[in-house]
Amino acid sequence: MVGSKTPCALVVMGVSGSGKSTIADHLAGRLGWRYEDGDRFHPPGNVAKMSAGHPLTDEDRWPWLQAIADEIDRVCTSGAHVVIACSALKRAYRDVLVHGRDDVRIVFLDGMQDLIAARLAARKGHFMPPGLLASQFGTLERPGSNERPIIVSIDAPVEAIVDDIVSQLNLVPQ
Ligand SMILES: Nc1ncnc2c1ncn2[C@@H]1O[C@H](COP(=O)(O)OP(=O)(O)OP(=O)(O)O)[C@@H](O)[C@H]1O
Ligand SMILES: O=C(O)[C@H](O)[C@@H](O)[C@H](O)[C@H](O)CO
Repeated sequence: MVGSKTPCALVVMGVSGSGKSTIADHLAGRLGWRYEDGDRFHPPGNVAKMSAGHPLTDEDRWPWLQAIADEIDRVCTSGAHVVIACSALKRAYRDVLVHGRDDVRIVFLDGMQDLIAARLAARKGHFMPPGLLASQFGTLERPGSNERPIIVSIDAPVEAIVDDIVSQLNLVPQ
C-alpha cells in the first residue's frame, strides 16, 4: 500500500487522564520529532481555575488554542515536526488547531471513563483534579470521520498504543 504524506504536526487529544502527555512524548521519541505539552500554552488564569476545581469555558480556551495553532504554524513553516498533547475536546477547538491544514492530523485517545478515573486517582503531582473528569466527558465531541482522525484504544500498554498510531499513520519512508 502507498504510504501517507508525512504530517508536520500530530495533535494527541482526549480527556484529562486519557494519556495525552504520556503517549505524545513516547510517540515523538519513536518518530524522532519534538514533543510539546499543550498545557504550556495556557494563560496562568486557566491553570489556576482548573486547579481550583472549575472547568474552563470556551472563552477561557480560545486564546490557549490560538497560541497552540500559532506554534503549529511556526513548526510547520520551519520544516520541523511536532507531536502536541492537547485535549481539543470539541470540533470547534480542533478546527482552530487544524485550520484547514492537511499536514496536521488528529490522534484521539479513546477510553472508558472508569479506566481513566482509575489512572487519574493513581496519578501524583498534577494540577488537574480528578473531579473534573465528568465535565471533560460532558464536553467531549468525538472526532468525526471527516476529520480523518487516528483513533486508538488506551486500554493497552503505552508502547502498544504508539505501535497502533504509527501503523495507522502509514508514513512514507523518508
Ligand atoms: N497506556 C497506559 N497504561 C497505563 N497507564 C497509563 C497509560 N497511559 C497513561 N498512563 C498513566 O495515566 C495517567 C494519565 O496519563 P497522562 O498524564 O499522560 O494523561 P493526560 O491526558 O496528559 O492528562 P492531563 O490532560 O490531565 O494532563 C498517568 O499517571 C500515566 O502514567
Ligand atoms: O480543555 C481543558 O479542559 C483543559 O485543557 C484540560 O484538558 C487540561 O489542559 C488538561 O487536561 C490538564 O492537563
